[in-house]
Amino acid sequence: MVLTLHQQHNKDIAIKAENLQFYYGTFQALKNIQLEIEKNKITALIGPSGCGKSTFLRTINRMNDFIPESRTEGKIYLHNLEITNPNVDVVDLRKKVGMVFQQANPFPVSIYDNVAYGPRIHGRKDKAFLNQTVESCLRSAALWEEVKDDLHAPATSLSGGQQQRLVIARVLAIQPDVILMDEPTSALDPISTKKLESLILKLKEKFTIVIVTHNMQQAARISDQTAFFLNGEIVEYGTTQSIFSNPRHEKTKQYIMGEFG
Ligand SMILES: Nc1ncnc2c1ncn2[C@@H]1O[C@H](COP(=O)(O)OP(=O)(O)OP(=O)(O)O)[C@@H](O)[C@H]1O
Repeated sequence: MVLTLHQQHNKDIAIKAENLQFYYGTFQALKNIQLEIEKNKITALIGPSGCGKSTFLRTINRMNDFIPESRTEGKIYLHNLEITNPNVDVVDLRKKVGMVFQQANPFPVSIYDNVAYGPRIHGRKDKAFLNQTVESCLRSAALWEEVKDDLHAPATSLSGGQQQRLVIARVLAIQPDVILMDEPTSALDPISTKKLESLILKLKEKFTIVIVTHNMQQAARISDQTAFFLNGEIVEYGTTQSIFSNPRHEKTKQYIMGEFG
């Protein structure tokens, strides 16, 4: 039985997947996903390579729409909005659901222009507003102190860990509700990873975070809920504490013990 947070009516649910299926052509990558993700929590998606974690993440901001011959069935809700509905404005959706990838992908412009990019394309041009947004987002991304004297330096001159925090600042500037993170620390050294983890923990005060990770210690350290994916299905979902200390399924236990993956 899949444990969802369904029964806990007192919880504030940010994202809800209902009988979600996803196909790449004839290949079914997601099978009957039922999941409720709580607001202002960190939810970790774990599971072996190819089990559908990234595919699921990309259904939340409709990034899979770009994949030819792919098909989604079932529903996902962001709060009360059914985002799988074809009439949903995806540009608007992607303002509410920001995404951070494995490889930091700053634009090849300055630090300042990276963060100001989102507000500018949404029509904000006034300098005072942009200055204030750039500073507050860089502060929230724990990067301000390191870059405040050189905001016009190219973003690509930053270290990998700084670039990842810059990308987070860029996401924050569009004022999302949800931040999706696909293995955001897998290209980082241990010190940068630690900094990013502290940042993610702080961000949950304001945002709902869904993170794909292959690092079991990381999932255990930072997440509140964990979903274990296998072959396109969720085998087990619950509090991170229960998944790691008392998994109910043999497969979950074997996976977190490193017996396959
Ligand atoms: N664009 C695509 N076209 C066809 N099949 C795809 C495509 N992207 C992913 N798949 C397949 O869908 C399945 C799920 O892939 P997905 O990337 O979601 O897994 P994952 O759990 O995130 O893996 P990893 O941990 O290696 O990133 C895999 O079998 C993969 O080969």
